[in-house]
Amino acid sequence: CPLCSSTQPPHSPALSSVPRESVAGTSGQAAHHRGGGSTLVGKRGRRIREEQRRQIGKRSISHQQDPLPSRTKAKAAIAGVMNKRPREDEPSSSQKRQFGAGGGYGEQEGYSEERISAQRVADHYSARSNQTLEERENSPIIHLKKLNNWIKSVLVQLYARPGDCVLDLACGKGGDLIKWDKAKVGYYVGVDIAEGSIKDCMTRYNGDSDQQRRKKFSFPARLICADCYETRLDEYLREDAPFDICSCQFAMHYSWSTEARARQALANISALLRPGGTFIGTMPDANVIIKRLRESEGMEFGNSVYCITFGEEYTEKKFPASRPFGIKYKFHLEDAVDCPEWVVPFHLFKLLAEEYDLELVLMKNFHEFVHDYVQRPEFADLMRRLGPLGDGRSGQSTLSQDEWEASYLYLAFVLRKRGPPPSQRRANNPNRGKTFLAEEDIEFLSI
Ligand SMILES: C[S@@+](CC[C@H](N)C(=O)[O-])C[C@H]1O[C@@H](n2cnc3c(N)ncnc32)[C@H](O)[C@@H]1O
Repeated sequence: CPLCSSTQPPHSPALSSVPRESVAGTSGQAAHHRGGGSTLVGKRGRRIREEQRRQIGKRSISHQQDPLPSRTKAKAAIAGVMNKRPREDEPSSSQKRQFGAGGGYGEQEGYSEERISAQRVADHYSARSNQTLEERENSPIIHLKKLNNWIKSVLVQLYARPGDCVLDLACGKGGDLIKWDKAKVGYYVGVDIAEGSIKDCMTRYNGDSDQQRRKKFSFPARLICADCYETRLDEYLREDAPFDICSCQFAMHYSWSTEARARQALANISALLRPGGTFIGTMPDANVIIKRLRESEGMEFGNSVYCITFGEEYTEKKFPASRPFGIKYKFHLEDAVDCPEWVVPFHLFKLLAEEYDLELVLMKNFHEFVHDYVQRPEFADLMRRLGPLGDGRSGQSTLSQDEWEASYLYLAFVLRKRGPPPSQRRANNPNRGKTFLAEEDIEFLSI
């Protein structure tokens, strides 16, 4: 993942210190926006992709079902705003100006603005090639990437159990495969919208990526290229379900462009998790983002490693509770991200999740998360080995103030699927997944 460094942790002897102060304001100059590279952009790109999918047509299915559940509980609590069917095709003209026409997607007729944005996100991530070890170590946000990895590792260690079936939504390049392996999970299904990333994930799983040179993973796997927030994964993965744990790291916010997408995401997760199963994730902290926006003079804020820009439709910096979806901003993180993202008001995420029988267990901003879990000896030791805070030796580089501020933009959450866990674990199906994946094994789901 561009936000995380997924190398094997080097061993480092001592933990220097955990920054404790919360961020009092932004510092430094806003970073320059890099032009995000993209592959297969526009009509020609779409034709090529569609052709590729036709060739693998046997494995493709098409889904257009209504993601809204029949149940309506908790809807009143969400002040009625989530009762309405979402508007699929009504982007504001200023949104179009900022992210559509300028990005070269405005001419894709017949595609909703949300679909175009999702493709733009996919193209952005697909275009990011795997970095070499040296490139990664030279990244201006290397310590932030390592901190992100530590946070994900803690979540996996806290909630995964040996033998678990894992559903990794928006798995990216498979940056968490090693974490799942260390947790001794029994089966892994990774899904991502970005074809380039899922292929890199396959390479990493097979153990042939040059930076990896490690033993093969002990669990069988299956990889799927699909939009997790549009596709009925519950139907497609019916035979693999139920999963014990679902993970969606640094990606849930890409579902929040419309209510329908947010609901489809949660419907998939809920339907695929077993009762008592766990959903772990990380995503931007809307409270921090909106606070920072209001503190800034213009529509942009950031520091030397990140920059967030809101469009002119939000000049008043007001975000009515009646429109909690589709609040788009442009996120630039040096050497990592350059694409549209969506604000996820966490209290609404929690309420919507409850409609899908997913109950909140934990939510912590990354600063609080680090502060709380680094107190535990096993995680302090992991922090030393992963090295985000340096190794305690003087002269060693460590997380910069700007990286620490950028980490304040995120939160970690844990939800649990309601219901008593089954008394017995389901027997492992030896036919599930493969222990070596060829490109033909990657499954493509069209919408
Ligand atoms: C910041 S990366 C995180 C990757 C991975 N979860 C990790 O932590 O290493 C965000 C990922 O979300 C994926 N993504 C974004 N929108 C998606 C969607 N609608 N369906 C599936 N994957 C999506 C991107 O392709 C990208 O791989």
